[in-house]
Amino acid sequence: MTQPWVAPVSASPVRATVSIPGSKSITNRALILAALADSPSAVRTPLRSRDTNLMVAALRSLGAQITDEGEDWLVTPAALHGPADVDCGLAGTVMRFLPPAAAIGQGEIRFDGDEYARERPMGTILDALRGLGADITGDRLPFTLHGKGSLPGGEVTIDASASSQFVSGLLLSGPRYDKGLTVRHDGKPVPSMPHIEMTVQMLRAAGVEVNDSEPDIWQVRPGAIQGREWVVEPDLSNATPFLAAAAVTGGRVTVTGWPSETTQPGDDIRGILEQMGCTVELGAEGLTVTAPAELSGVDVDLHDVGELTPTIAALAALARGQSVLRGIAHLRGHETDRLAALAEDLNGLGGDVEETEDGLVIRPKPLHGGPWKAYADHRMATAGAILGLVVDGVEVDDIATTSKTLPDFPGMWARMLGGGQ
Ligand SMILES: O=C(O)C1=C[C@@H](OP(=O)(O)O)[C@@H](O)[C@H](O)C1
Ligand SMILES: C=C(OP(=O)(O)O)C(=O)O
Repeated sequence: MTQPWVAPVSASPVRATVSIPGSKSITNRALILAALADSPSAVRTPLRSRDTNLMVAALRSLGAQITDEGEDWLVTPAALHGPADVDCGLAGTVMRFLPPAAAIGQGEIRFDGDEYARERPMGTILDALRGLGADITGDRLPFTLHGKGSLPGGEVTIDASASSQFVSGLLLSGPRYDKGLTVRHDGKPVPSMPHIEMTVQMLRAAGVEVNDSEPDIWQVRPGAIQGREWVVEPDLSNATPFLAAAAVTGGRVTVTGWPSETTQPGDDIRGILEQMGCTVELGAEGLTVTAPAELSGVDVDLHDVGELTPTIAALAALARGQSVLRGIAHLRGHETDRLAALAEDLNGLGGDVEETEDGLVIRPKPLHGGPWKAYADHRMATAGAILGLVVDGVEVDDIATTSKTLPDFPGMWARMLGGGQ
């Protein structure tokens, strides 16, 4: 067992300017679209991390040519084929986006992933693919796809209330199905809707005709996906622990390159930090967050932006007054059961956190140091780092798990504490 990472305490208010690597969600969408396109593509300023490296490795093993050009990736599409073994790691975007693409491939393609990945919900998308003509053995990881070189496609009704990635995954490959694709959602509201908008916007940017005019119905016409240049925005969800560092230490942090318009749900952190009392300014240098004298608790529905929950829970535990985080029952199927993990870890440090049916109630209490379990979840690990800025002796058991989406998080955190980039 490796030594825990003792989160550094900030002796003074954090004042720093930070640059954040590219968006995981945009990078992995761009890679899928590029591999299915009618001509080569460039993916500029991509995220290079475990989740995106797994996507690159998987697409290469299926026949796509992906080469490095400096930090960028150049993708030359090819007819996808097996036999191949795909390692999904713990990446939702790999396990839900790749099978729909591999379904137009030829041959046997086996999928597996980390131990906990085998528990993440997959049945919905595998059943949908079967309904569209695919031959798949298994209902969760590991499973095997027996590719026939094409997929009839057509209409499918799914319950996407457990993850928006079921819809995004199908839509990204839908134009390459013989009849195109119509996805209807039937069930409780779909979470993380901005991520579906991201999918639709990127499909349209690649020349695909998408009809999303009716709620819960998405249609993509069959046809070519155009090769193009993708320029990846900084990952705004990954930016949130750094902005939180300003908020909890009475400091001021600027994240460079914050887009003025985006489909990334991480952009919602601006409004949430304002509700907690921060001053938030979006300008030419980026997004700057200045802390208030004291953070206020919040009552927020995070259904659309569930990814932000661990950061907001850490902020809420250090605020004045109770916070209620709602609309996030689906977080039980994320990298770990995030509601249980946050409640357990925060209560272990002396907090008062109650798990509800669809979220958390957090009542701030003085916290003390102690173990902080990451449960292989990058955002649990960064939540521990936020708390550790002001609580002495928070020991994150597995800081290396941040490499899922943020290579060298400990180095970035240390540089932030030193004020630099
Ligand atoms: O499509 C995407 O890139 C993502 C969609 C969301 O998944 P859920 O809808 O399962 O929450 C989000 O939480 C995840 O980090 C990335
Ligand atoms: C839910 C997340 O990841 P994944 O893409 O693995 O679903 C996340 O990054 O918060």
